[in-house]
Amino acid sequence: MRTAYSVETVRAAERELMARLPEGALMQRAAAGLAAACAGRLRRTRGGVYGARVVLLVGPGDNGGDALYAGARLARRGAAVTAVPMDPERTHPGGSAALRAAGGHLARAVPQRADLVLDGLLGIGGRGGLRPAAAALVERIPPGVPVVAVDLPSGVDADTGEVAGPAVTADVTVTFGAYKPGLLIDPGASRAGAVHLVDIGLELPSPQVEALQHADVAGLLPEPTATSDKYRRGVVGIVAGSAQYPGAAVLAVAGALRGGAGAVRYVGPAAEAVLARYPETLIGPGRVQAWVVGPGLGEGRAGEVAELLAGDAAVLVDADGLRGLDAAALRARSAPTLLTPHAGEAAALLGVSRESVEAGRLDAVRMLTQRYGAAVLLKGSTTLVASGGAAVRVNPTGTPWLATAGSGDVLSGLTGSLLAGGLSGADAGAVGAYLHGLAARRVGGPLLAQQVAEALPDAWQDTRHP
Ligand SMILES: NC(=O)C1=CN([C@@H]2O[C@H](COP(=O)(O)OP(=O)(O)OC[C@H]3O[C@@H](n4cnc5c(N)ncnc54)[C@H](OP(=O)(O)O)[C@@H]3O)[C@@H](O)[C@H]2O)[C@@H](O)CC1
Ligand SMILES: [K+]
Repeated sequence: MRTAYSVETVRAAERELMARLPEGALMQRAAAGLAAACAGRLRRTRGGVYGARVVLLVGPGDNGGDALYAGARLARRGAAVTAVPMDPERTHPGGSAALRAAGGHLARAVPQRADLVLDGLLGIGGRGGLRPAAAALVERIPPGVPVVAVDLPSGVDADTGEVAGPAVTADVTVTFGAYKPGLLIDPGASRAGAVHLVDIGLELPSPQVEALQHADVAGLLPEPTATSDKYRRGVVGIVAGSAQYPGAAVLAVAGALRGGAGAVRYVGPAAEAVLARYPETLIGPGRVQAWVVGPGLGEGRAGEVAELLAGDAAVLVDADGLRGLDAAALRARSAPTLLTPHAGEAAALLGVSRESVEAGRLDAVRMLTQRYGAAVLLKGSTTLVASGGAAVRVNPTGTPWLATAGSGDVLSGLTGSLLAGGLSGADAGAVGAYLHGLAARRVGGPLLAQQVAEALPDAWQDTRHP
């Protein structure tokens, strides 16, 4: 499990540790880890540190201090290091002195010839969009030169991943003590590049955000045993498709058949299309452990959604099923409920604009789970899963190719199948998104939703081999 902590949590752990250590010790740990990561990068790109031209963008706080001390370490190994302060009057004094003593120097303009740029403008102390002095330096980063962000890319909100205005786009982010949520959630995540964690000895309580990894998923997947028959493995019911959208039913069934349930039942007007493709499907009403309702339903079917929500099986509500949901009816349920909106559907459920959901995905998913009293999977460039007050799960396996017609239908079928297998709403959502992303990565390039469904069994097996 990869875990991420809010700024408040990191600051508290930092205070507690600092009280037990000599002054400056934590910054030295951070700088040592940062310099080692930069040296590793320079070794790979140009064979070594000696003679490398390294530019430091230095902000007024400790983030700048980290960059300066790391720069001093690189200068002692023969790099030509130039630091460009954002505000020459407010630059970490100890760090500047260390850099000068190691042979580095300070400049006012960003040199355009460089082998590596360190972004030490702002770390966890950054607030709101970059001020003009910081934005001007970011604009002057020479194109094509690798950028290492110190703790997090400047301009990215550490707690939420929000980006207001200009921000650094890094190749590598060297982060200290703990991952920050903004490094795992878009738009911040796509600014961070490869994230490298330096352990500085912080002791941390439970996380605010977490990301499953192969072993976690393998541990949650329902596996049949010698004694399980198809009914014990769970039956998932799919209420999807319409005369206008029969394909959604076929794709939801395609996902459901690969989610480990013992049987898939289909209820709706697209039975012929479903059977033609998947003769193993049961047709018509009957007992299930979990329902998936919504993909391709079209208009005027809210009654079917309400009826399933009034029952005692687990329910996953997706797409058209999400229209006009009754929060009170959802809150009254005792069986697991999972909502799987994309940003537009989430915006409608919250009564806000789509843009505000896209910009603040973490807040949006937390508000949805609170308002509707259900687990919520918010689809998008980084899919998030929230349930009650538990840590929000970020899916690490997505690919931009998944933004394709029908891919959400496969996801809802797959995830419903996991619900039928006995997973909680949050676990089914996180595991479903993980396998779906992994399957899409296996397919690669421009993909069809159908191919994602077909790659699911291999993705399932992949999680057993970390
Ligand atoms: N936590 C740990 O365990 C450890 C943390 N360490 C390091 O400390 C870093 C945190 O340092 P920090 O607290 O000094 O804050 P930092 O990020 O340098 O920025 C604050 C400065 O930026 C300014 N400023 C704010 N917003 C701005 C904006 N939008 N645009 C422009 N300016 C803006 C703000 O100005 P002010 O608001 O005061 O006018 C203030 O001067 C952390 O990320 C990590 O690198 C490690 O050394 C050791 C272990
Ligand atoms: K930074």
